[in-house]
Amino acid sequence: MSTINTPIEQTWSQRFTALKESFISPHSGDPKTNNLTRAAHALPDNLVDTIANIESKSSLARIINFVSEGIFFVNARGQITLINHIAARLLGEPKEALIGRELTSFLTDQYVNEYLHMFAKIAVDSSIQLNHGPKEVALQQRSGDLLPADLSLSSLPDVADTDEAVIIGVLHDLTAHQAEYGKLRRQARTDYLTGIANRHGFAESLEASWKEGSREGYPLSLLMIDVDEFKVFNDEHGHLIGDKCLQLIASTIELCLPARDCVAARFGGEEFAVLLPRCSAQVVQLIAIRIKRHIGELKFTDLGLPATVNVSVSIGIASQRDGVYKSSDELIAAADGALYIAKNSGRNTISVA
Ligand SMILES: Nc1nc2c(ncn2[C@@H]2O[C@H](COP(=O)(O)OP(=O)(O)OP(=O)(O)O)[C@@H](O)[C@H]2O)c(=O)[nH]1
Repeated sequence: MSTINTPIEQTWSQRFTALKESFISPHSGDPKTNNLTRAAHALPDNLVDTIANIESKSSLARIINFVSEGIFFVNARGQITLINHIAARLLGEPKEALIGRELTSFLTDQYVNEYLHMFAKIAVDSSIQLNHGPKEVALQQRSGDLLPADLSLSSLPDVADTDEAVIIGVLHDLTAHQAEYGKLRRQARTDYLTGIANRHGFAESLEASWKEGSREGYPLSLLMIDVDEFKVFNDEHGHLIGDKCLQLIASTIELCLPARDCVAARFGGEEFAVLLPRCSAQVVQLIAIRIKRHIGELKFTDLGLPATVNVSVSIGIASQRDGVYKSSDELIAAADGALYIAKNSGRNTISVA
């Protein structure tokens, strides 16, 4: 053996000696172990560090494979030095293929610069203590799939026998979380009874259309639709049949919409709202006439009611043109005012603001 000089080399040497001792155990009759023993004796001195490094890495690799999150190590250049099978699965390639690869090559463009900058700083100054994230990122897999994940990176300053920074990374798959979030978001925008947008969903769509319409200068119209004498309908046929009636009215309104960017919503109780972007005032009136007619023609015989039972609606229309309304709230108020006039004109009628 050559002379051991530095504390780091002593550490490697001690580990290697312990490794050798375990190979030379007199109790071992295992031919595989004896082969290892012979191999250990035959190793040249300059491989001591390499072997110790491999040995310590392989125990670490075993440990991180027990962890149920994606775990990996990167050096100061952001290259992967060790990775568990969960992180490898999230990056979409076998573990072996990932060693030496740059973490940033798995990030989508919007995140690359931030992480490149971070690694560049650490490469210059290894005393920097990194404690970054968890941050939501999109992982770009080789298959082209994008995977949402939380990524955390933290420096491990004193645990490794090296001057170079060692950074541990944790990846947490957000796919299920995002699917659940999307479902909750849809639920929050949807009316439970009718399945069309609720008031919250309508407000979001109206705000988006208002901004876009103001920017691009296209017309934007609103219909406020209220079922006439619905209290009487409920009183005569019961609340459950009333619910079914509201469902039929909602689907009838939806069927009358001319384009995908039109939105029908239940504004509250027996009141509905319709958002009609890019439609001329003439088209909007034709749509209102069609909605009123189709609702008036609804039959409830499937619900056990006589064919003579029907419902009617009153409709108020307001359209944004030449900047006459200063906000979407003013547009709603105008459509509401027109609806009020329609009601006061005897119901089953349409009024334009
Ligand atoms: N079945 C059912 N009824 C509802 C629901 N929401 C509101 N209503 C009923 O809708 C009725 C609304 O009554 P009013 O506000 O007096 O209006 P209206 O009877 O339709 O009379 P006008 O609007 O003046 O024509 C009430 O009886 C409410 O109970 C619902 O989700 N299901």
